[in-house]
Amino acid sequence: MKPEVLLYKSLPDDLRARLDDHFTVTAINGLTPENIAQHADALARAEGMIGSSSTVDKALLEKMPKLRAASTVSVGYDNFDVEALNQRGIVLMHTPTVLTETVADTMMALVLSSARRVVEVAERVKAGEWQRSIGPDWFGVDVHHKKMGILGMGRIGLALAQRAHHGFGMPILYNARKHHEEAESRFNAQYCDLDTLLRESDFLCISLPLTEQTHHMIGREQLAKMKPGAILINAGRGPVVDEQALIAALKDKTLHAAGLDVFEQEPLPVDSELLTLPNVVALPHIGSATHETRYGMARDAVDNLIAALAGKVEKNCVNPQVLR
Ligand SMILES: NC(=O)C1=CN([C@@H]2O[C@H](COP(=O)(O)OP(=O)(O)OC[C@H]3O[C@@H](n4cnc5c(N)ncnc54)[C@H](OP(=O)(O)O)[C@@H]3O)[C@@H](O)[C@H]2O)C=CC1
Ligand SMILES: O=CC(=O)O
Repeated sequence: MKPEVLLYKSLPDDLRARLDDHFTVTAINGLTPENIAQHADALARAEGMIGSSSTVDKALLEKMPKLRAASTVSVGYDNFDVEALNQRGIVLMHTPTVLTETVADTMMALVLSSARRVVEVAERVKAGEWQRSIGPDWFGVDVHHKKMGILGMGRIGLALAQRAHHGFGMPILYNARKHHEEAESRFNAQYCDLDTLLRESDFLCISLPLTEQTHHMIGREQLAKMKPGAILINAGRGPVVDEQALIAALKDKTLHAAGLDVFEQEPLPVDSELLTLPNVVALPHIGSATHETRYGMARDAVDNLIAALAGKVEKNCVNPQVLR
């Protein structure tokens, strides 16, 4: 008998067929309070689950007594209660690496569009405001050769450093929990403490995961320490930055601009004050959202679940200690 699996995200047809070859699949439209109740039997039978974004907490796990493996179509896993998974010996799989370069491209797009005001001036052209040669009120600020500060020098931070160093001649500063020899040798990146990073960076680029330690790591006090004229880019997770403090810093021009792919609440509420600020570029969490990369993530997530339920995990495991 094939193991039962709960699928709560749509997959490309070929990947869905691959999943069906290995498992008896119950597909549901996201994990919401309504369909959790509606599909209680499928949850109770599931040995595996695959999807993204939804919260997987203790309460949900209690409804899934047979669960052995969870596979998320993302690298971030802050929506999972990993401790609860560990206690039950449930393997958590994710999709690092396949999306790294695409997310770094998105971060560079945010750097360029917020510095050069790409979205704002393009909208002015569409509104018919380009009536004569433009003046300084349309100008942006340079990106090349400015100092890039990277907060979180992991896979994505490293790929961003490569673009900034080789493509734009930017000196790189960074902060992480440990030194990263590869960033230092390949991109001449300089490790520094958070205060130095804040004080010296022209662009503060955040590629941190959301954890208890990183929640609101950038708040009012940290924003006040930033270099005058600096631009903040966040593509890690929204709650790493205190959004109310960010709005205040953008309004009083402590910060020159912000480029944001992630928010404290997603989707960003339409009445968010961020959307009223001309110096904000707001994207709908598109870090990895290209056809190629989203396909690769879904493929890896399917393969991860197949490996996990077969007891053949070799990579992409968040909590390998439960395998021992
Ligand atoms: N916007 C989007 O669409 C996407 C967003 N993301 C987000 O980006 C995050 C990073 O991804 P990725 O680069 O692959 O992950 P990695 O695990 O490779 O890198 C994370 C980095 O954050 C650092 N870090 C973690 N905690 C702290 C802390 N308390 N203080 C300082 N540094 C810390 C790590 O430090 P150290 O190296 O010292 O351990 C590491 O350098 C994901 O977790 C996800 O939240 C990812 C993909 C797409
Ligand atoms: O935010 C996206 C991810 O893969 O994590």
